[in-house]
Amino acid sequence: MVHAEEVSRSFGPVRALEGVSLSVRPGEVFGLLGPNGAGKTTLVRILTGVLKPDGGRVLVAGLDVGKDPDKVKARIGYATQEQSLYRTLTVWENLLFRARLYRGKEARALAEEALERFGLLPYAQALAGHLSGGWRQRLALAQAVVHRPEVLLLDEPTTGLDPLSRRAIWDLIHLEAQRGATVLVTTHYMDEAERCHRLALLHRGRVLAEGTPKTLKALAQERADFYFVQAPLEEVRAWKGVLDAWPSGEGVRITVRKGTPVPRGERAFPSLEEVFLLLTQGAA
Ligand SMILES: Nc1ncnc2c1ncn2[C@@H]1O[C@H](COP(=O)(O)OP(=O)(O)OP(=O)(O)O)[C@@H](O)[C@H]1O
Repeated sequence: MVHAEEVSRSFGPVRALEGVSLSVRPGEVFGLLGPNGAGKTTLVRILTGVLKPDGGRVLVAGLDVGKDPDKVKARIGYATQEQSLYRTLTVWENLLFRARLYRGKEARALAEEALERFGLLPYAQALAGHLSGGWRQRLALAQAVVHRPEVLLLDEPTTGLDPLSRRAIWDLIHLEAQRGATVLVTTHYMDEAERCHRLALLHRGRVLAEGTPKTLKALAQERADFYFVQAPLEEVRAWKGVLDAWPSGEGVRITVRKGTPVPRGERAFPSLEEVFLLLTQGAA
């Protein structure tokens, strides 16, 4: 389980997090969605214990991170944007090294099992630094979970990957949740957010909204209407009541104030991107 309560953190004048609260249950994949600089990495670093919050409390795997940072480390798996891999060690050595940190005697068996589970057997003797981006990310995930942690914290685990590699990583993330892990994953890809059981939309250090992708879309539909229209973009943008408009295929997708008439508009369901943009409008 992961539980954050009123967490705040500033860096000089920059308020990276302001009173952020959220809870993630075992078996759940929880997405922290936000643009660059929203505070995602700061929250993940606080949850791992490497960064102290200015205020608030975090519980991870039932432990107070502020009080038991070392015990917490053994019970979490952490994969960062920078990748915590040793590029000059082989795939096998990377896994064994990480497993030995937390599970002395069982380390070999766990590393072998992770090699197999993550499809890394053919690359066991390859240097981590020689793997393609997709396989390196797969190894980063494998080494984050090799010691069977209860909690998995993944900071943008698919950045820069092609769609097939991203899908493979997401399948693996869901398998970890199915085995009972509590998973918190940060992303700024809206399509990836759709793959989470629940989401928090983070914007300038605050949680703007939280819920399943479906409930967030329903929330947006209470506040605005969504349409597809065939008209020039610049013209549409000048229409009364239009909050947002962007080109989509042969026409334009628009978000309008609730109840605005849109002649010849086809009603559309909001995408998470539209939900996010709607909710961030007016959020200073
Ligand atoms: N060590 C630091 N020193 C100074 N400012 C920092 C530090 N770490 C983060 N910040 C600032 O805090 C804010 C939140 O940064 P953070 O990295 O948490 O955002 P993010 O949502 O993870 O962004 P990205 O998607 O770009 O990784 C930013 O304005 C950033 O510049």
